[in-house]
Amino acid sequence: MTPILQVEKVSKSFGGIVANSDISLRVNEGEIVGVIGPNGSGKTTLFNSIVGSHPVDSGSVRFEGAEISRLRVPQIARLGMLRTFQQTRIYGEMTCMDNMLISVPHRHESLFSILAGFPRETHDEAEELLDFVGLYAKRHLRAGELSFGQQKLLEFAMALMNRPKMLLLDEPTAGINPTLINGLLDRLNRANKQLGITLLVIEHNMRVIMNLAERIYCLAHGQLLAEGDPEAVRNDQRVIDAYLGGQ
Ligand SMILES: Nc1ncnc2c1ncn2[C@@H]1O[C@H](COP(=O)(O)OP(=O)(O)OP(=O)(O)O)[C@@H](O)[C@H]1O
Repeated sequence: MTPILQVEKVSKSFGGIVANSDISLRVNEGEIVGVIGPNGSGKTTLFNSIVGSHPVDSGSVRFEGAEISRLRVPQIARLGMLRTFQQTRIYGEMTCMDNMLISVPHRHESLFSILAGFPRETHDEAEELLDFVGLYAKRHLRAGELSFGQQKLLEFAMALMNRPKMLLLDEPTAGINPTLINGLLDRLNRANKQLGITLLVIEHNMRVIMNLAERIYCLAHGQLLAEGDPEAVRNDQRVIDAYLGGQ
């Protein structure tokens, strides 16, 4: 198994708050790995450290073997790793298609190429990916008119426009109704199996993460508490205690 992401002893504090302390994890190419933990356990901070939203205090982050802990978000995105957010980041006044087209800035860097408009292949790719997430029929609607769950699917499709090798998804199913959750899970699995995208997923919905992930890391109080397959993590007494203690 070839590692695509290796996090070693990463720490990050905000003032006196230790959000991450000596966290190590590894994701292999083609895997779907989950990150769970009670509120405030440091999951989002870890994602931000991995994708370059803020510098880490110490430790190493390697993507495809290369050290990336000193790179920032756009550089890491160009290498093929990006994240989505708990709250969707779409432009509600723009159509779904336009949201898709503007989500690949690094592929159209020159002013000339922007003025010349987006190439036909980018339009085609946007339509294909909207079809992939089941939003093709809504491609000319304003994104703000979509339901929250559909907006999450749009955001997922927008991330796919960057042709990532790896995606970090922060609570992809939060706020989505159960019917759409199944649709989203199906898309995540297909992105993994058909498009070959490695996934690291923060998720509070235990049913979802236990079904989706091959391996799960559990954080508590900024530290790595447990790691293993879903069955092992679900039955780990430390994990059970962390959740009960956090309620
Ligand atoms: N920018 C920041 N400034 C100050 N403190 C922060 C900042 N970001 C996170 N924290 C603190 O770091 C700790 C970990 O927060 P983080 O958001 O990473 O946890 P989480 O596991 O993602 O939580 P949740 O499940 O509620 O989203 C918390 O105590 C939080 O208040």
